[in-house]
Parts: sequence; C-alpha cells; structure tokens
Amino acid sequence: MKLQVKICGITQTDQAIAIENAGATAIGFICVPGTPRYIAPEQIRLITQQLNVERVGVFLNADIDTIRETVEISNLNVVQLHGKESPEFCQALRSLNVKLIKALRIRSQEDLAQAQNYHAHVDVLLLDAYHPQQAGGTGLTIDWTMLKEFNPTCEWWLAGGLNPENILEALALVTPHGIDLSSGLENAPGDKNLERVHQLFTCLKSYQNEGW
Ligand SMILES: O=C(O)c1ccccc1N[C@@H]1O[C@H](COP(=O)(O)O)[C@@H](O)[C@H]1O
Repeated sequence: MKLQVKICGITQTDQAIAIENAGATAIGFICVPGTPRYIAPEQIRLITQQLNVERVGVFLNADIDTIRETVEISNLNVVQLHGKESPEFCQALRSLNVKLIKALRIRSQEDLAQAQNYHAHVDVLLLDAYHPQQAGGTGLTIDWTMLKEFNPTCEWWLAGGLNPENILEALALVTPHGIDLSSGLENAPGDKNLERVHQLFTCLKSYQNEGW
C-alpha cells in the first residue's frame, strides 16, 4: 500500500497546490480558533476548491454542530479530532459521512493502550507527541521505539515533529500507513517552506523505492 502523506497547517492557496503537486495525498487545515495556524472556514473553501487530494479539517474538542457546519462551508472530506473526544463522540460523527481520524497524544504505553477503545469507531488512528500545554503542531517527536509492536485493526499514521532530516530514521523503526507533518516544513506557523517540502518527497522516494 502506498504511504499516505498529509501536510498540515496550510493557510495559502499557492502553497497547497504546490504541496499537492509535490505528492501529498492529504492537505490539512487547523480549525481551532486561537491557535497560530487557524484558518477560517470561508478561507479554507477558497483553497479546497482548487484541490484534488483529501481535505482534512483538524478540530479540538469542538461540538458536532460546529464540525458539521465547518465541513460543509470548507468543503472538507476528512475530519481529524485532536482533543479529548470520546469513542462515543467519534461514533456519533459517523453521521457526517466523512473519513474520520482520531489523534492520540503519546508519552507512555498507557496512552498507546487508548487506541483499542477507538479503532472500531474511526478510519485512522494518528499518533502525535504529547505536550503538556499545546494540543499539536509542537515539533516534538514520539519515542518511536515505543511503537514497534503497535498494530491496530484500523490504519494508523505517524505524526509529531517529523521533518526531512528524521523521516527515514522514523520509517526504519515503524511502518505506519501514513505520515503527517506540519511545523517541520515551515518558515513560520502557517507558512510552509516549499524547499523543505520537496526535500521530504525526495527522501520518501528512496523509501518507496526500497519496496515499502
Ligand atoms: O498545528 C497546529 O497548530 C495544531 C493545533 C491544534 C491541534 C493540532 C494541531 N496540529 C497537528 O499536530 C500534529 C503534528 O504537528 P508537528 O508536525 O509536530 O508540527 C499534526 O497532526 C497536526 O495536524
């Protein structure tokens, strides 16, 4: 199966198109007001109407009505839940008919064990690094050696501090179905560095050529 590559925290149309052309399979938008990469639904729509790949909205403890309205206005087809949303909440979101990603912030095997409560209710489990104050986009990495035995019954994607310098080291230790990158490809929050994006896809070509 081809590795899924989500690039998150997009705020500019030209960068979104360049990142899609570079090989991303999903483009992510931060729908969390008050955070540095936040982008309003009407602005997201202007970008998503130009895209042909998956269009992901990232939410943090939002209610179902807010998520539904944002999905409709923004023309999203994937929802990523990055807060303390319960398995029951994930199940309720199935009514929206979007692909559902649940992020778990991992600092221990106990955090990882939470995955078993979610895999029946979502399409993808996304493992991100834990930070005591910030919900995401922290640039912190997970201790990848903790994930060696991780093998849920649904797809799983790796996130947290990935960048062109460390991606091959991570993928030598674990074999996720997808990867998700944000701050490791930025000039500043919300402003992607396209040179680093191209460096990433050059690294990934060598990974795919090795038969993964
Ligand atoms: O990026 C943000 O600002 C953000 C805000 C609130 C929730 C999630 C957020 N980003 C997610 O964080 C991970 C990893 O980011 P990084 O590569 O470590 O910078 C990614 O899944 C983003 O969707």
